[in-house]
Amino acid sequence: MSLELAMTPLTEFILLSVLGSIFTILFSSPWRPWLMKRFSLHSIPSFGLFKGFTLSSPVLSGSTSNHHTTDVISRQKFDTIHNLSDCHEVASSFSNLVNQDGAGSWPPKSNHDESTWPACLQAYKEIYHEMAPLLPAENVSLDDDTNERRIFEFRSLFTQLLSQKVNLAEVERLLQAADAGRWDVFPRDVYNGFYCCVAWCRHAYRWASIPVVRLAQLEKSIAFPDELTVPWNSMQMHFGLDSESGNNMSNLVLNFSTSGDYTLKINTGLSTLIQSSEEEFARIFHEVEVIGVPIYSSIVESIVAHARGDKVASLEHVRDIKDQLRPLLSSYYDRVHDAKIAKSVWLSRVQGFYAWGVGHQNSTNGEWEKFDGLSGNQVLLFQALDAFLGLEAYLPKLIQERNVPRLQRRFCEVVKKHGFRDELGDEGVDGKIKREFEDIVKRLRVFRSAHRTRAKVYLTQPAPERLPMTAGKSLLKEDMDQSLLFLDQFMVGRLQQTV
Ligand code: HEM
Repeated sequence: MSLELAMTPLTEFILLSVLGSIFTILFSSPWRPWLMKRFSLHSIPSFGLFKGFTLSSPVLSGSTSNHHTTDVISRQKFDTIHNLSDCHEVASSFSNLVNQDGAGSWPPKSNHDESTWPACLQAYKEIYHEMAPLLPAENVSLDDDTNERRIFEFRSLFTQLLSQKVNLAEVERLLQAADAGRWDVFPRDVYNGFYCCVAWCRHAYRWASIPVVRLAQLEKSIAFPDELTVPWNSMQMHFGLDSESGNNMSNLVLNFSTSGDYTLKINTGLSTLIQSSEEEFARIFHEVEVIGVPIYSSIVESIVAHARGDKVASLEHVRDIKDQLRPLLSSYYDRVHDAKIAKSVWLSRVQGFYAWGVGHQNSTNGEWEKFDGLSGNQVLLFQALDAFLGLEAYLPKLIQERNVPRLQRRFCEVVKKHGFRDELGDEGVDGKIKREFEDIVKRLRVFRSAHRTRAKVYLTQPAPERLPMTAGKSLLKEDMDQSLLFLDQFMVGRLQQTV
């Protein structure tokens, strides 16, 4: 019989009391800092004793619905960083990111409960509910005329609903209030939820049919209804971005409610296999940011400790980053395989929605600007780690400015500026820190080579309805073999730079 079953209420009460006393004594002893650190990194075996209590351990797999468990650890980390804000710009930069874009939390709080939204924004959510079931096609057609009709009908209905239901003047007033810092009338968590909702609407309008079809891929530009352009431009300006397309933040990270639920969907009404593949994929991007909090915090703390000349503390923090990298990368390793994200559905049913591939003529220089969609290369965690290791950014500046929010870019710049890896000697504590850095590099290299192999498997699945395309690099070469060679250059190149 398991320990959990054998536990009577009385023994449970006694054990909890004894454990509670031990914890209280230990936590009020000089061991407190050590304990806080240990228990924030490893889950405590509960034997069913802590049902209903909050443990401060990161979510390692499964759903982030038990994300409340991370709140305690995150709160402690945010407080630590916030307290360091006055003494180091790397701390103030992370604090700003959390307080502003994150609405006081990380991953950012995203309020998807439209009943709490200002009335004029609720119309967008209503439209989402009407349009979402019409987006996926159970049986995709290879016939251009059929697809053209389908796309036309979807966009016409979308446009009609937007003009009937949205009071754009009111929406604009609200956005202006936010620009003026009136977060009391437009709370930041609602702003984030709304940003995600508009991003979903734009991607749905752009493709009008999932699976994405050849005809839509060949479009060069699209005239979006004002109701989807005006708020988008305003919010993009707020986040310091200038792409027509959504990004990793708007479409993936913010697509999880404050209770960890995956919210706006691509494949409403289709099979469980399709829907769960879609959700598992999206969940990685949210979870990486959940588990990333202790890593960001250790990056900041190690830099601050180094600046103070406290090498031993710096070593501890760099070691923590290495240790935390394993559960974080598990979020990827445990999901990016056929059992969780079905190869047979990902390319056609999931990836296409996140692509973009249309643009406009730049009014200043007259050149044609085409925007790409989402890619894992926009994930903050990898950019921050690269910066900490002293590697050049993977994404060129122009692409960052399109897809990586300003405060995230700023954090990475400051991490790079104060990174100290190249100042380390070979001996003593310096040598130990150096070896921890090397271990971080090794783990990243393993991730990058695994990613190269796994990405290829997913990208080579048959999708006769479309041309070769990735979400992050838009239309590729004529055939898949050439396209893969092209993509492989990025992946191999990054692997070689990861030293
Ligand atoms: C099956 C799903 C995926 C496929 C097919 C895929 C494919 C690719 C491709 C082709 C590239 C290189 C081109 C580019 O920069 O866009 C890339 C880059 C990248 N991807 Fe993915 N990706 C997938 C999922 C993910 C996930 C879940 C993550 C992490 C959360 C991720 C993280 C990255 C990163 C960080 C880069 C930049 C290069 C690097 O740092 O090594 N990808 N991906």
